[in-house]
Amino acid sequence: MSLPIDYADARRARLDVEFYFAAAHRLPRYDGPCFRMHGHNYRLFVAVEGAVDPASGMVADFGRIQAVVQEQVLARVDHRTLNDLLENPTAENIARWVYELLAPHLPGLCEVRLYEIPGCCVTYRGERAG
Ligand SMILES: Nc1nc2c(c(=O)[nH]1)N=C([C@H](O)[C@H](O)COP(=O)(O)OP(=O)(O)OP(=O)(O)O)CN2
Ligand SMILES: [Zn+2]
Repeated sequence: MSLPIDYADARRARLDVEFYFAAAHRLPRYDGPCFRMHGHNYRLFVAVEGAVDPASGMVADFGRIQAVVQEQVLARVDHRTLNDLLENPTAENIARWVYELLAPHLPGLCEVRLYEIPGCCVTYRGERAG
């Protein structure tokens, strides 16, 4: 027997959409090998949160999120040199830059998570320090 759910009693949910891009960078203020030009296969998660619309059953269309990230971010970074876009392209600074590019186009954007190497990621939520 199926459990009756009143979908008009809307709930919040969070969508996480995964992307990959390859890019080169160097860290101009780093005392170590990352000072030199090198590359990464970056793994990017974009999170959107909001109310589940009772009519569509969705917070947002996954396809719309994919299209916006492709247009606003991947088209700018994939197989590019990140130093042409950012003066100091650390994972932290790239994540913030991605968030700010997406925010005007993705209502409910709440988090950007960027893996630079397997096992090491930065999570950015637009919060101020201090
Ligand atoms: N907090 C941060 N730490 C580091 C960042 C960063 O953006 N934020 N970036 C780097 C470098 O970009 C570096 O390329 C990271 O790689 P590394 O630690 O050297 O790991 P690799 O897998 O590339 O190294 P191997 O030498 O192949 O093991 C460093 N830290
Ligand atoms: Zn690096």
